[in-house]
Amino acid sequence: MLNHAHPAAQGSYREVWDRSQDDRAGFWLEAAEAVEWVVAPKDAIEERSLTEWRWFPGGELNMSANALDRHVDAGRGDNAALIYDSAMTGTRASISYSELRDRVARFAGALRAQGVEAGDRVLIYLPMTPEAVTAMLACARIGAIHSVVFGGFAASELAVRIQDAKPKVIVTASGGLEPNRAVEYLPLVQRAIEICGGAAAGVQAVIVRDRDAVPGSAADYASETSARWIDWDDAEHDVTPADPVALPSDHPLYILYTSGTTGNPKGVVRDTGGYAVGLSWAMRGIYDFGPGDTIFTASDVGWVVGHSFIVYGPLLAGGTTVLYEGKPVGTPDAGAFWRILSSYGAKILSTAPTALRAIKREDPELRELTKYDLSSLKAVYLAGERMDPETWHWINDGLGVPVVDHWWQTETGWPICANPLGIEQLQTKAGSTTVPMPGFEVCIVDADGNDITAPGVEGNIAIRLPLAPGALLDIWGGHERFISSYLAAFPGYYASGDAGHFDEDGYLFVMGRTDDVINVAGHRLSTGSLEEVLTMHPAVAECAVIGVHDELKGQHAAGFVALKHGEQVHREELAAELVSLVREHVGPVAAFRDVTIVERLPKTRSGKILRKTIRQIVDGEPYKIPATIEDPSVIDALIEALGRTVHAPATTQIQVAAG
Ligand SMILES: CCC(=O)SCCNC(=O)CCNC(=O)[C@H](O)C(C)(C)COP(=O)(O)OP(=O)(O)OC[C@H]1O[C@@H](n2cnc3c(N)ncnc32)[C@H](O)[C@@H]1OP(=O)(O)O
Repeated sequence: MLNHAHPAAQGSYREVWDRSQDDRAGFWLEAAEAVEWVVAPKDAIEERSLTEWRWFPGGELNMSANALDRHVDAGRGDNAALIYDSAMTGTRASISYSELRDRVARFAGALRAQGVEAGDRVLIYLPMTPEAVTAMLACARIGAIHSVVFGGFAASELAVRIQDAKPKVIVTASGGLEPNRAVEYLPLVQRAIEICGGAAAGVQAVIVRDRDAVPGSAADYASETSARWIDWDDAEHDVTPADPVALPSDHPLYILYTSGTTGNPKGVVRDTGGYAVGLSWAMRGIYDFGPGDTIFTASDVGWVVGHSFIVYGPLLAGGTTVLYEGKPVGTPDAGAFWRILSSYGAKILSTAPTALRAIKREDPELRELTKYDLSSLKAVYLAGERMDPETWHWINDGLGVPVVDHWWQTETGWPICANPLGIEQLQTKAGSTTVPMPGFEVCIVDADGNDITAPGVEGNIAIRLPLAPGALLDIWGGHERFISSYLAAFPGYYASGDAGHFDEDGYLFVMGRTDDVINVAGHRLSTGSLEEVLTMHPAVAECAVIGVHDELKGQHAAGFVALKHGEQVHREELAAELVSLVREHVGPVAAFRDVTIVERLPKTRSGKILRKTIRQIVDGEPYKIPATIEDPSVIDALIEALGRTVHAPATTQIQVAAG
């Protein structure tokens, strides 16, 4: 018997799926009943063209009211909305729905006092503290569009996002805490504003939460003229708490940047109504989650997993969400996740495979697990990267609860394929993300966009348009970019960028990317951006960055550099300088370490670098040298050079002048 009835999640998976296909509008209008509307929508979807659609036209709602006020009004104000657990500072706090609503209303008032209005952008650059959730929901309350930036990015990545989103206000903190070091955010914010041209960046105010554990405060930047730097408490002083405003269903709730193959990251635009409905359905249909339940999503609010399953999803559903500042291992040990699950009686753990591999490496026998009572845990959900079957078996056997590997993307906002435990538990197959969820008609298409879906047939994974409610509607600042990035390759479909196949039971197996995007520890990175950084080094003539297999992180980036004619370098020094450049321009999260100096890069006669061949060689896979290769001897030289690859230590010490 399932805990949480939902209008559009009744019956078997097959029945629910068929209903969503046979009567799409009826299905989603019924699902929309789980959301509180100021003006209820009469229609489910308005299809303006093949590339443009809007969910719930005419509907009006407020996300913060749905996530907070609704539950307070229903008498659940004393229930815990947010549990904050910091392994870094030892802080543990439980914040009720009433308290969180009051904090959000107050901070929304503070944003208003700084001139923020509906439609204005607010950039949030905060560590994993309750202020991040407060700031996101405060924006939603007044219709400001938030853009959360992950703390592991460098100032230049922050600058790119400021340039694109043009925020009126930045909300930040003195810094974040990583094992053995404090990451000071304020110099990064100041540098990012400078890169954007100071006052020309258009940032009017920087609101700073002063954390005792990290040096720096707004007062240190009092002489800055490009923006007002204000302490969080001062910003809230004497403000009028803001009530939620009614917003059209397609009002952008947030922009979230994600790496593409080339150029700047793409700002995925999420709507309000479609997302509220899609996520509410997912919380019930996939996670079987509702009031009284607790979820621990071990991710970061800077990623879509954090947006959907730390913040919006659990709160829309009226449950309790755990915000954890710490790592799976080392803070202090490999029992950190089990401690949290047991302390707060969590029903669900949601995390990335890398986190489990880190625990497995430290504690393969799961000895730490025996110290905790995990009787409330009902399921584990994995996303962010491919789950290797060995780790899946290890955790599945170790925990004795269903471990659901589900597939989705920043763009889709919620799972495309999953085992929908809230409807029925389907048989699990290691290596598969199970079956498509309502709204996502997944197909396999060939290079020309022909539907070749059939058991065992490998190809590009595409989703028939329109996408489910809550999936992206646009790229910030450019509908053309939305079309060229996602819709042009296979007309009538969204190109996921992943490749894979279905089996005879309709289970999807996602096998890897079809482009130059790599996934390092669940972080999506563009090899093109890393190459841009390596070529900034004055000694580097050209380079290739590829994603190679990594036992822990799934993949890591390996750099192959050819030097300018006559350059004499010390291999270790060059590697250290390149690592330093990547940390400075992309951030530590790129985890870039491996540098191989080559005489020349293997290329086709038309000049295309043979990245796939390089990757196969590095990963020890069988490879075939393409007939179009310019000079086959380059391959032998590359193999020889691999014996001299430098695995540089992470360092921030060495400064290199960019050439
Ligand atoms: C389904 C849709 C999606 O795909 S959304 C994206 C889902 N992805 C995720 O949730 C990410 C999952 N990964 C993780 O949470 C982490 O990688 C885990 C597994 C916890 C491991 O963390 P960690 O040990 O720090 O390794 P890492 O590779 O992430 O970090 C590399 C270097 O970056 C640093 N870093 C990390 N986070 C921050 C941060 N917030 N602020 C500043 N720095 C950060 C780390 O300290 C590490 O630095 P260093 O190289 O050791 O000096």
